[in-house]
Amino acid sequence: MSVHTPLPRKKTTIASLLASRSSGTPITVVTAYDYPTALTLSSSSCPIDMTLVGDSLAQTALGLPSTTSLTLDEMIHHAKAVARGTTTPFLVVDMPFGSFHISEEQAARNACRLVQEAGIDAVKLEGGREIAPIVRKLTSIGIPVMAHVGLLPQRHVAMSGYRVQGKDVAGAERIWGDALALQEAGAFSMVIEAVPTPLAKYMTENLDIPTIGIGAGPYTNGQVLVWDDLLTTTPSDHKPKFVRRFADVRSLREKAIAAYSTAVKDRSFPHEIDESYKMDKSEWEKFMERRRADESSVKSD
Ligand SMILES: Nc1nc(=O)c2c([nH]1)NC[C@@H]1CN(c3ccc(C(=O)N[C@@H](CCC(=O)O)C(=O)O)cc3)CN21
Ligand SMILES: CC(C)C(=O)C(=O)O
Repeated sequence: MSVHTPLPRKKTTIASLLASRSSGTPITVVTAYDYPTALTLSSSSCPIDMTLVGDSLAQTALGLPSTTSLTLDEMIHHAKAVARGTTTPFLVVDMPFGSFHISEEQAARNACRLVQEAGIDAVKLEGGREIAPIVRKLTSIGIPVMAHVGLLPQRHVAMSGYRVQGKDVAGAERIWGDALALQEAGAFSMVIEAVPTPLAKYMTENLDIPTIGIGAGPYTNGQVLVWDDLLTTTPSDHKPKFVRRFADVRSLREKAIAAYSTAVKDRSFPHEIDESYKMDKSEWEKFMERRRADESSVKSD
C-alpha cells in the first residue's frame, strides 16, 4: 500500500476504546447535530473516535436557553441525521432531561426508541449514584451507557449556574462516589465535566473504564469538545475556560455572506458565461418568431 493511501479505519467499539485506554492513546470525541458534521467527523484525516449528539444541541443548533427544554423527539430528529453521516466513530446520544428519570421502564422505552429509530450505538446519561439503577437497567438490556459526572448542565438551576464541581473535599468525595457507583452499574465510559485536574486524574487512574474529559485537564483517557466551540461558529461573549478555538469559522462565514451580497448588488454575480446557461441561437430565434406570431394574432382578435 502506498504511503498516500490512508489505512482503512475500523469502526470504534467498546473493546477498541478499552484498548486505547490501556495503550494510553487519547480518545477523541466531538459533538455533531447534523449530517454534514457527522460526515466531517467520519472522514477526518486524523481520527475522531466517537461522535456525540450532545443535548448542547438545544443551545448550539436550536437557539434554546438551556438543555432542559430539549425533547426526546427533537433529539431523535437530529440523531437520525447524524447517524446517516456516521461511519467509523462510535455514535453516542444524550438522553434529554426528563426522558429517563421517571422510572427504569421510561428510560428503557426511550433508550430503545433512540436505538431503533435513530440507529445509535450508545446513550449518555447525566447524573450521579441516584441514576445507577437506570444505568444498570439499560446496560442489562444491551444498550451501552456513557455516564456523565461533575458539572451537569441539565441541573444548572439546582447547581446555581455552570460552575466547576468537586473543588472541596465533600464535593470531590461525592463525585468520586458517584463515579464508582456508575461504573459498578455498568457504564462503559464516563464524561467528566468541569472538575479540577487532580480529581479527574485520580478518577482516571482508579476507574477501569475510559474517562472523557471536558474542562477536566489533560490526564483523562480522552477529550470531548462541542463542535461550535472548537470551530467558533456562533457569536458569543462568553468562552468557558476549557474551550480552545481551533478555527474561526464564524468570521469566514461572515466574509462569505458579505461578499455574496456585494456581488449580487453590483451585478458581478452570476457571470453571464461561466455561471449561466446557453441556448442555441436558432432555437432562440424560433422562440422569438413564435412569440411575435402570438402577439399579432392577439392583436387581430
Ligand atoms: N456551546 C456549548 N458548549 C458546551 O460545552 C456546553 C453547551 N454549549 N451547552 C451545554 C453545556 C453547558 N456547558 C457549560 C457552560 C458554561 C460553562 C462555564 O461558563 N463555566 C465557567 C466555570 C466558572 C467557575 O465555576 O469557575 C467558566 O468560565 O469556565 C461550563 C460548561 C457545557 N455544555
Ligand atoms: C459537553 C458535552 C459533553 C455534552 O454533554 C453536550 O454536548 O451536551
